[in-house]
Amino acid sequence: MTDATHQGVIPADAVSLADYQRLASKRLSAQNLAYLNGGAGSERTLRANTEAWGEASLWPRVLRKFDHADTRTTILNRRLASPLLIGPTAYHKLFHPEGEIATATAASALRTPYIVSTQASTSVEDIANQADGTPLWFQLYIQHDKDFTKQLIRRVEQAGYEAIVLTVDAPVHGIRNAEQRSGFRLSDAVEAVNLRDLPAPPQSASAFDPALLAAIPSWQDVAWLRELTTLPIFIKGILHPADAVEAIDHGADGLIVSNHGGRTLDQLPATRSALPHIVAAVEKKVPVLVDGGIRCGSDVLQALALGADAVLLGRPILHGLTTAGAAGVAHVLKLLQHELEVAMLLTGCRDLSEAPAILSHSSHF
Ligand SMILES: Cc1cc2nc3c(=O)[nH]c(=O)nc-3n(C[C@H](O)[C@H](O)[C@H](O)COP(=O)(O)O)c2cc1C
Ligand SMILES: CC(C)CC(=O)C(=O)O
Repeated sequence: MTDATHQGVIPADAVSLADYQRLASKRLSAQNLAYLNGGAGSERTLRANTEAWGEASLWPRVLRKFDHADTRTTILNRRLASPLLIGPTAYHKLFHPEGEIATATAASALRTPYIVSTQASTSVEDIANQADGTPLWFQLYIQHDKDFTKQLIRRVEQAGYEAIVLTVDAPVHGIRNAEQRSGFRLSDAVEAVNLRDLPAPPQSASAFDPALLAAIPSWQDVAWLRELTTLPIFIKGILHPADAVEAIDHGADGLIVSNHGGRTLDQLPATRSALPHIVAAVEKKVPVLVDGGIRCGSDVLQALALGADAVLLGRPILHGLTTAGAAGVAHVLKLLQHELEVAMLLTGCRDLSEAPAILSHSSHF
């Protein structure tokens, strides 16, 4: 459970995503905060994610005629008013008593697609009931028991989820020193309820027992999943261009460039650095999404300028949830949407197709 009262009131000094991070850190225990904000090792990749977006300059065009900044994007024929998605994060009840229900309420209020984690602390059906027709995608960690995984897919299909996001970058838990130092352990009151009936994994003395290693997902499992469902499949956790090509060859309908928010292996590239290589390798065959360190509207605009079709938000959603429940999540999304529109107006981008120009200037310059 959370460590503070949650009034659902937006604090007057919450005017940016950084404010929500600050406010959330006042409300959580040291353990839950380390789980939320922490990264792998000494957190070089975690820092690089945010810093890399800040390194580029945006080259503005002025005096353009605008009627509005058009933030619409299309992903697999689904028209979205904005390129913002709620990324998958586990255990929302650690951060607010209403957990994923509060997140789904905010998603629904703003019609923002929400990618629900396998490790959600609320059932996929209850989340779908709350989402009220807002696009829900299901993030899948393939489980060691394939029949169980199949039943989970059937449940989300039945509940109306529109896509599967297969996370492939965390076959083992990263070594998160901040989390270890804090002594984080999952509270007994918070559970991955959608995995409740999962049979116990093979017993082993070591995490690297061959039986466990054999259960780690591979390209064969991607092929298995492709056969299992007709829902679109996004592969999350692609950093290498060769894997991007292989994913498309295996039937992926979309890719998510991600280093898991710097939570797996320290020294992975910042996603801002990986994104252009993936975009080049994909040759517009499938949509490319990106996450990691996106904290303001100009970060979003820059990701779109580099060829992403949309971005996912991880920690900022949980900062909003911790601070003010559904209202906090909705406010985080609104702030970012407003910042994106201001960044577009101030760089002369009338719609997102004009974004690439902000990263280059003419040879006459
Ligand atoms: C507390 C927390 C839990 C997460 N849980 C999941 C998860 O269950 N599945 C998953 O694919 N990614 C998970 N992630 C990774 C996010 O989906 C995302 O890749 C990352 O947080 C993006 O970076 P950002 O937090 O800088 O926006 C988690 C991240 C955090 C911070
Ligand atoms: C329960 C974890 C596997 C969720 C996760 O992906 C994370 O904490 O980064």
